[in-house]
Amino acid sequence: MTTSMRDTTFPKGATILVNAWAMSRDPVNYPRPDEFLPERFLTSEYGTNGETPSFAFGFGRRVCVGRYVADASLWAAIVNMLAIFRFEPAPGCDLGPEGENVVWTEGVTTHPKFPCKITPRHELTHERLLQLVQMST
Ligand code: HEM
Repeated sequence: MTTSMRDTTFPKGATILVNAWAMSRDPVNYPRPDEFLPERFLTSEYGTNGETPSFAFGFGRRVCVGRYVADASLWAAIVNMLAIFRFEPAPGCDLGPEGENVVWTEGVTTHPKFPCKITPRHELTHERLLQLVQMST
């Protein structure tokens, strides 16, 4: 008996987990997937190629309704933080030349965990700094 996707039934309340980890490491779409190469999303020094890894927001009927808000908010927050602050490992924290000493949290989503030093990029008064941070949120 052949079974197509259309014939497939799932038990009521079944949970389907998408393997976004594997999708984000598909070497066809992302050559050298384990390397931190943000320039893979750039077309020129100041332009992005417009690609958003949409699989992070789910699929089909259950796709995230907040995806455009989320994407735009994260973009605004991250570019503003990077413009205002310098982020670096705290003194004495050795992440290794390729980041091999980085400890990652475990769970459905993961993030690197290390002591971080955050300093303003420019000489700013406390008031101006707060103003800039408020403008970015
Ligand atoms: C980076 C941020 C976000 C990520 C990664 C994300 C991811 C997702 C994913 C994967 C789903 C599908 C879950 C499933 O398959 O059942 C989902 C659903 C949903 N998301 Fe988001 N989301 C984000 C932000 C937001 C925001 C900001 C809002 C609201 C403003 C939002 C509202 C929703 C709602 C209401 C659903 C349920 C849609 C439905 O089942 O009809 N999400 N999200």
